[in-house]
Amino acid sequence: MNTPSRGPDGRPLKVRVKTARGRTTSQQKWLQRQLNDPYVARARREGWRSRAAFKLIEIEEKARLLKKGMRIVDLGAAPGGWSQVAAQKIGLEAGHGKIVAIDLLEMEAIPGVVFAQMDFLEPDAPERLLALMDGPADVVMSDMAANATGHKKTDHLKIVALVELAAEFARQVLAPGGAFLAKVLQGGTEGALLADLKRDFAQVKHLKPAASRADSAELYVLATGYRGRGAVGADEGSPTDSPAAQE
Ligand SMILES: C[S@@+](CC[C@H](N)C(=O)[O-])C[C@H]1O[C@@H](n2cnc3c(N)ncnc32)[C@H](O)[C@@H]1O
Repeated sequence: MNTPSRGPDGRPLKVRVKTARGRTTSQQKWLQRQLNDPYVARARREGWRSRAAFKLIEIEEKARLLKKGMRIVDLGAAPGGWSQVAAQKIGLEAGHGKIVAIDLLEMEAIPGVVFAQMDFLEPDAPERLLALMDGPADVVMSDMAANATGHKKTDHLKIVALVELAAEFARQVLAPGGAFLAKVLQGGTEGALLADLKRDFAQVKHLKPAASRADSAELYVLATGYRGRGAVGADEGSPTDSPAAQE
């Protein structure tokens, strides 16, 4: 959509979308938010596929996670903002590192990124992903979000289920020293999941990047320094070969 984002005086335009009766539906509210969102405009200007790219950029500014040559799994990758950011950081176009990305939806190709359209909740998804990785990963990142039902408790449970599965997958594929980054909802990494992450990783913290809307319960959990419990591929290459292990 080609909507001017600034008025003649150069100030950002506020766009209001209303029904004929003057009411605003939730779809219209979403559209209104998109049109007024500076990150959406900036993503379009700078060539990022999604405003989500800025969340990873901001997390990266704080955490310095991604390094040249790393091997990365991107879960819930479409339309591809995070993969674009990661590809730049690890030097993928110059032949360094590896990114395997999956999503329920199709994703337009990103040079060098191995993409598979699949449901992470399918029983064979972790196995298929492990085959695509063909060796241990340095970072498993998940921006997966199940479609919101509007029912707070249900949405919360759905996202917790996705994070728990993603964390379990991370334990299988990460090289010692590796990191796990995942979207959760406020209060979403309590109890067993948080305890498990603390046991298996040297450091666990929560981050709320500025690009994550202040009115959303979205939050990211970042677990670094994987201790290597049951990591696959530990004998497929020395852990010290991995950029994550060279911190
Ligand atoms: C917020 S978007 C990801 C945005 C992406 N990180 C980017 O930078 O462009 C969340 C994605 O998770 C995907 N997703 C949700 N549940 C999934 C599942 N079970 N398996 C695979 N992908 C899933 C959705 O299809 C959606 O594309």
